[in-house]
Amino acid sequence: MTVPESVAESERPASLVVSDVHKSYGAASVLRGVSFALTRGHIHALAGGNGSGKSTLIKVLAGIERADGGVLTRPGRAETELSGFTPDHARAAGLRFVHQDLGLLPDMTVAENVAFTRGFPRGGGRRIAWRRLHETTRALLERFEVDVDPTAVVRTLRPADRAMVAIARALADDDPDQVLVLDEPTASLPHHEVDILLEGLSRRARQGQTILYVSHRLDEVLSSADAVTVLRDGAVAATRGTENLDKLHLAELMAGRSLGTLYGDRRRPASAEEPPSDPVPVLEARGLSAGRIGDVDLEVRAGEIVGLAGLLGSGRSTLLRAIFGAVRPVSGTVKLDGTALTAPSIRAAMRRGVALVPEDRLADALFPEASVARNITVATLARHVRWGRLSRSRERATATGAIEELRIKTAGPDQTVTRLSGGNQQKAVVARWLQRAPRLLLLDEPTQGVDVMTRADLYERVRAVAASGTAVIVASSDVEELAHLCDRVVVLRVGRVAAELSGTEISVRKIVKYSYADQEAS
Ligand SMILES: Nc1ncnc2c1ncn2[C@@H]1O[C@H](COP(=O)(O)OP(=O)(O)OP(=O)(O)O)[C@@H](O)[C@H]1O
Repeated sequence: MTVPESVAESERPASLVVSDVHKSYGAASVLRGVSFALTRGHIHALAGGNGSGKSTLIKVLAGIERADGGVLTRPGRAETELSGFTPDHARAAGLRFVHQDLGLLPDMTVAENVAFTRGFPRGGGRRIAWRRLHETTRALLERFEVDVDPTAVVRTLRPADRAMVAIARALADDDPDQVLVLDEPTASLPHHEVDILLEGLSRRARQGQTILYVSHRLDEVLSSADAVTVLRDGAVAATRGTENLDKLHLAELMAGRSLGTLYGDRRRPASAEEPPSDPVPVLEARGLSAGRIGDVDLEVRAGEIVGLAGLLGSGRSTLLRAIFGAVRPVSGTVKLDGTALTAPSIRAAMRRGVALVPEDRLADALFPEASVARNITVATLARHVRWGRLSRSRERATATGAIEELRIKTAGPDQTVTRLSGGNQQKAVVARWLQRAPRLLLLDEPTQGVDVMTRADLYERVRAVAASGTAVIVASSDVEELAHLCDRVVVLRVGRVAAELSGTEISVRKIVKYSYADQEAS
């Protein structure tokens, strides 16, 4: 086996070599001669901007998408042409995949989840041998140092443990030389859970496990991976060891240009010191209780960007949904521009100029059959009507502007939106509401899955919308994002306001501290 010199990042033996992968969809060339090598016992990250080809490459390696060309080589095994690669070939090559959704059945026990892929042990009369199943599952979990009871229901586990159960299950068979492929395993994990999972992965790697790991989180790539391959426009832009790489440099490799800073200009300079002077807040919530939130007071004025911070389960999304009328409050009032919403409902909120970009945008907000342009303009169609008819050229012009502003990677405004990569679909939905500049804009995790280079563009647009008089609330698990974007940050803990920081008080350290502990206790 020959390892191309440019792709070998270590003196250690290669565990897997991928050479010259090509893939096109019609005229669009999505993978253009991608080659890289994984080193045994190393964590190797795959990074790249939205639409750079990461998911397509992973799908090719899983045998789900057929490549047009390319070869996969593993020591001691037959070389395989990727153009004929199937899921069975991937399995025979020792590749084991854990996707972002983990593929676990949440209402089943850990042992049952393991048995669903490995088979249920049978005793006399073909009855399931539960005790044996629990014993083998316990042994498997111990081997992976996962401190979880086999009879625990998956839904009750902490997120990092759920991910480790999925990983243990993926690696449960006896193939001694597996390569674990993880597709954004930390995307939906809160901060502290990410650390636990990454520590688990590092432990596995020290024991000799080879890991390929796709991530948008550059901090994680730098802290846990040994090497990173950066894809740009379907080609390898660089493969580097991580020891001498910093976040900005990595982002610049992804962007292929100098970025200067990762977050754009910090908050609007004057706003931190001078709160907007409008006497009546756009939003005034008093004593709001709904679902997991209790007795929340929140005011947001025109032009303000207020962040909602807090751990998973702290009530951030519930609060946004309660303001939007999607969750009925059990008590409290919501006033918009000084007038109470008497019968809260989504319709009533929308009529008063409230817009919500939900967390699960792709399920809740995308029009999958429609074009990129229509997905961007659907909330502002009236603006594109001329002489009583929808002007397609106007619609296309608006969409083209948004595509350029947010660097949405698409063949053009007429492309079907589902042909875009996940991150670019998200940008299209966010662009829709930024076009509209509503009275009150509620953004739930606006940059999840969006690459680090486009974030600065998105922040700039949010700032511009706020500057035009919109009140903005941003719920985010990315505390750096909140610290850079917001005029004020409200930290929720177990459904209640634990702290409120404004202007120069806002810092990553404080947001994290108050997310965990009482303001008084600190
Ligand atoms: N079925 C398809 N038809 C046409 N183009 C497609 C299709 N599927 C993907 N593409 C294109 O392939 C390119 C790579 O997409 P891919 O999903 O691999 O990117 P990615 O790096 O995973 O992006 P993200 O970070 O946004 O998830 C994109 O430009 C996308 O538009």
